[in-house]
Amino acid sequence: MKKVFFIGLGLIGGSIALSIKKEYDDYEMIGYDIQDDQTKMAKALNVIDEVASSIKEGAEGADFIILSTPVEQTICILSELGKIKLKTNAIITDVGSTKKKIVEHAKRTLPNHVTFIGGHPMAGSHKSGVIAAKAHLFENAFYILTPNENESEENVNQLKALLKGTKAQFVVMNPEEHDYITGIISHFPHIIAASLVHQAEKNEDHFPLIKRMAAGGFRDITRIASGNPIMWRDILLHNKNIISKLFEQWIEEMKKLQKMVQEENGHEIYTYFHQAKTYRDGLPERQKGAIPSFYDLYVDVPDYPGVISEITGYLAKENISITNIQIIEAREEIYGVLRISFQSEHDRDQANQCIKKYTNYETFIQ
Ligand SMILES: NC(=O)c1ccc[n+]([C@@H]2O[C@H](COP(=O)([O-])OP(=O)(O)OC[C@H]3O[C@@H](n4cnc5c(N)ncnc54)[C@H](O)[C@@H]3O)[C@@H](O)[C@H]2O)c1
Ligand SMILES: O=C(O)C(=O)C[C@]1(C(=O)O)C=C[C@@H](O)C=C1
Repeated sequence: MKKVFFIGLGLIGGSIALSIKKEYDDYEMIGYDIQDDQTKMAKALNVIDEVASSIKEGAEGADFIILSTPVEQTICILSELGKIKLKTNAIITDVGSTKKKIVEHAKRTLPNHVTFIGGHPMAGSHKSGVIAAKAHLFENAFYILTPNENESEENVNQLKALLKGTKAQFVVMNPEEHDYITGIISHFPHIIAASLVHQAEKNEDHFPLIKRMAAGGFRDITRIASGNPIMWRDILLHNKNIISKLFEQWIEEMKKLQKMVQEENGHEIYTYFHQAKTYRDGLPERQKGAIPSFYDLYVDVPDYPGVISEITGYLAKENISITNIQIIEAREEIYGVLRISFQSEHDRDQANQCIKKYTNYETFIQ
């Protein structure tokens, strides 16, 4: 029986554990977390089979070790693993959002009789903790692997086989390329999201209604500002050099935009937004790829208690399952808009017909 040891039982570690358990019900899943409540919750939710009282206890004899902690903690844990008697040919991986520093540290600290392959599932959430973990979190997402250049294909394939239950698409790249790409599409956007929230907060004294009036656009672009501050602190510190370059690019971009607006250059402003729309609309949102493929239906509902259970009741009646439901525009005194997400276009279309059948609520497909 294969023994898999998870260090860090949060959103990502828990989701990977659930996907492995779904694929291999005979694997022994051991977990360790510095937060006892996370460990207890992981055991209670059957995310893991057994709890290790220490990293040493869990790591000795493990065939696979998955580090699912904030990236600076991953560095510390690699140092600790380097001092432990690990099973020959054990495969160790991490899930960190940065790769270069982690891969380099693993090379320096781990013994030659084990294999380290950097990993990074390119999906997640602004939520944290094992309570938010889902087995299908990574479905259709890219899962980046950064094996050393001389790593055997057999070891890479063994890790891919272990992670098969994630249903992600594996992509092998070098750590430097990974850190640049993720710097652009993940790390820097998180900086912008947080800065927009700070901008709103700074202006609240003059405009107290700011918080209540924050609607779909602001909420959408700042969702990721609700991410885990420890995680994002570590990511920025690990990817400092690339993020510093992106800051320079961003400052130049903002100066260019500021000039357009100050000069009231309508043509350039229009072109700027038009080109952005074209690029954004071209993202592979509906196929397999970086953004999990889910399908949204928007329902304009009256804002009264029980309207959500009314809608979900109709969908349940017709056995239509949903993956997520959110109120995205709670407009004062008038109506709210439900955004209901589905795993497939078929489910969404079925739901659309169902809601039209039982209600007169207006529905929209974006
Ligand atoms: N959240 C995302 O969307 C996302 C996506 C892909 C990758 N990641 C990466 O995954 C990693 C984990 O992120 P998460 O979202 O699961 O965070 P999380 O906060 O949900 O879980 C992290 C867990 O690690 C535990 N932990 C911290 N230090 C530890 C230590 N020294 N020993 C044992 N456990 C320790 C914490 O108690 C926590 O339970 C991070 O490196 C992050 O960059 C996150
Ligand atoms: O979906 C989110 O909220 C995320 O922030 C996930 C997200 C990202 O898209 O930036 C965050 C960090 C990861 O390393 C990978 C994915």
